[in-house]
Amino acid sequence: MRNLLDITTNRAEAVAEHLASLAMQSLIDEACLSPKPGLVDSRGNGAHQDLTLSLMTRSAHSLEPTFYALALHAWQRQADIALRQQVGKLGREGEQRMMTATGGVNTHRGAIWAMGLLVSACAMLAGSGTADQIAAMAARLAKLPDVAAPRVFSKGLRATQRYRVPGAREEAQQGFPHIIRLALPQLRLSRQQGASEVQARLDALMAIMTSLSDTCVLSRAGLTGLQAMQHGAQRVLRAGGCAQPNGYAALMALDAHMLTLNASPGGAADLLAATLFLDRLVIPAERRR
Ligand SMILES: CC(C)(COP(=O)(O)OP(=O)(O)OC[C@H]1O[C@@H](n2cnc3c(N)ncnc32)[C@H](O[C@H]2O[C@H](COP(=O)(O)OP(=O)(O)OP(=O)(O)O)[C@@H](O)[C@H]2O)[C@@H]1O)[C@@H](O)C(=O)NCCC(=O)NCCS
Ligand SMILES: Nc1ncnc2[nH]cnc12
Repeated sequence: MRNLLDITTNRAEAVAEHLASLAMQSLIDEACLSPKPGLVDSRGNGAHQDLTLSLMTRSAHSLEPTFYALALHAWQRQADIALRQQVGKLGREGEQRMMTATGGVNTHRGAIWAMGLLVSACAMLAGSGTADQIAAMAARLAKLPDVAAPRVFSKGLRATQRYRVPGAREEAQQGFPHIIRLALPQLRLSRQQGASEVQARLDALMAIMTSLSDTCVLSRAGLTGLQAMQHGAQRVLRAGGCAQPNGYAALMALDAHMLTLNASPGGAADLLAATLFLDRLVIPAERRR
């Protein structure tokens, strides 16, 4: 007869496998979703010179073991400094895996951060919990200090200081407001209003882009680029979203504008992938079209 420890271990492993697979698939779905303004999608490389869809897909596959390890280590743990350090270490190892898989190209640094925290939070809650509870748990983890983290003056840090805006760190510490308050509600509203799954996902991306201070856009195109992104996305949603002819025309106009500015909302793309992950956790496949 199997003992309780075996049963618990098996359950932790099964849930970790499930979470890692969902996280990887969500990264792939985000990368393939088209047409996305300025971003890599199934049409091409967007504003990027060094990124391709096959590189994004390879990167997503390389990260599945990282998400699995994060879920297993975080299983039914409390948010404390020891777990924060472990998650930080596994996240940095994930960044190394990504770099090895892509030959040194940064494809998913922000996604490892957001998705890694959400996968960990979900495992801390033993694979249950609503999207709000998972995001709140991820925020608790993100607020804890990681003393082992190397001091890096990253592009993101430079942009947040220069423009005095929140970046990826703050988005997580605040409980992912762009996912919980904007993207998930928009995804569900667009589905309810009859949009196709692709159109609903594009609308969710627009909802994020209406207000995110995306440090990728700021680094590449400054405040002009950020305003173009936010106002363009607002125009798409104001026109009724991507399912409406005027909304779709506004999306294509935004794509053209982002390309002329060399702007790419990589942070918004990461948050869309995390939105799809949370959506999948709480909505079974048969209820999605
Ligand atoms: C906390 C960290 C995320 C580090 O953050 P920081 O801001 O200091 O560092 P960056 O290296 O700039 O990474 C931030 C990435 O987060 C995405 N992002 C941007 N804005 C936001 C936002 N407002 N909210 C949420 N997420 C945001 C974005 O990632 C995507 O863009 C990347 C590609 O763009 P870019 O950096 O410009 O690419 P480059 O190739 O360098 O330049 P170009 O040539 O293209 O111009 C791509 O990775 C997308 O994913 C930002 O880049 C975190 O990384 C950290 O501290 N990690 C340590 C490990 C840890 O503790 N992990 C725990 C969880 S596993
Ligand atoms: N589709 C995409 N294109 C460019 N950068 C990204 N970062 C995350 N997803 C991305």
